[in-house]
Amino acid sequence: MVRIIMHGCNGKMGQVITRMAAEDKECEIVAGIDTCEGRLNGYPVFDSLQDCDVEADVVIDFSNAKAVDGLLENCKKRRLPVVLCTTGLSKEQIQKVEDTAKETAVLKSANMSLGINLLMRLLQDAAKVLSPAGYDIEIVEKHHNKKVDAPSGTALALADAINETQDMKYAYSYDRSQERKPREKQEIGISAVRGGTIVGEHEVLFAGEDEVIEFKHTAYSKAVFAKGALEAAKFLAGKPAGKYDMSDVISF
Ligand SMILES: NC(=O)C1=CN([C@@H]2O[C@H](COP(=O)(O)OP(=O)(O)OC[C@H]3O[C@@H](n4cnc5c(N)ncnc54)[C@H](O)[C@@H]3O)[C@@H](O)[C@H]2O)C=CC1
Ligand SMILES: O=C(O)C1=N[C@H](C(=O)O)C[C@H](O)C1
Repeated sequence: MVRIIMHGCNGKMGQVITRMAAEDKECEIVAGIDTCEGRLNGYPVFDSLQDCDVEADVVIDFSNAKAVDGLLENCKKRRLPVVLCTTGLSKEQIQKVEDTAKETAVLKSANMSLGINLLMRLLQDAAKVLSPAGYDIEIVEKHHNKKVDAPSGTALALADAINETQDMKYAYSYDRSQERKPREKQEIGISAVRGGTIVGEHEVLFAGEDEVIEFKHTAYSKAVFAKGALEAAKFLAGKPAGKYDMSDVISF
């Protein structure tokens, strides 16, 4: 039985994972961490990981970028593996992830769904053909009106996956409103839409002369992310220090 600490347990993702973990015979949430109260979770909830004295095998994190520094410091100190799903991290925080991974196992992924992780591979294949042929690449992502970071971590990860196949030649363009010139060849445009309860949509366009190839992923419920997070936690428990991602968990 894998013992999990749910960091951000009272948030939207924390609550979906709490429900799904209760039905899962291979894992158990033994404690939660959240700064806001008001949920009946069936496990003890602490204000911070530092205050939590419950023994566990792994932490799942869906919280807030501001909470990630303290989380990483504590996981490093306790050699506690962590599945890091929070998006909107700064460059400094991404460096902190690298440092933490020298001391404990860290699996960082902006999107825990099978579909997006498969899409990353498909995009790399497409980019190898379409980028040298001069196709313009644009990404459009849509999310609910409560999301605080833009563009989404997934949109950036999709752009990075493409860019890795092209020696990182693309710069990312988030806003053309101040420009009066045609788009650059070596850029990936990334646009963010926010509204209502959209769970998560990512569309990638390769636009060429007289043809457009479109790839699209739509998440219809947060359960696709929760399922991936629980699989990742089971995978990461007991693993040696190092940096992991969803490609280590999913076998295509
Ligand atoms: N990697 C993935 O597949 C996915 C990532 N996300 C990301 O996960 C994060 C959380 O998403 P939601 O659950 O929708 O947000 P949410 O706002 O509903 O939940 C976040 C929770 O974290 C808590 N929190 C804030 N500061 C904290 C602290 N210092 N310590 C502990 N808990 C703290 C909040 O009180 C809240 O309950 C976001 O960054 C989002 O982009 C969301 C869905 C999928
Ligand atoms: O905030 C969300 O909801 C989501 N965030 C992640 C991201 O920023 O990519 C993943 C998913 O799309 C939902």
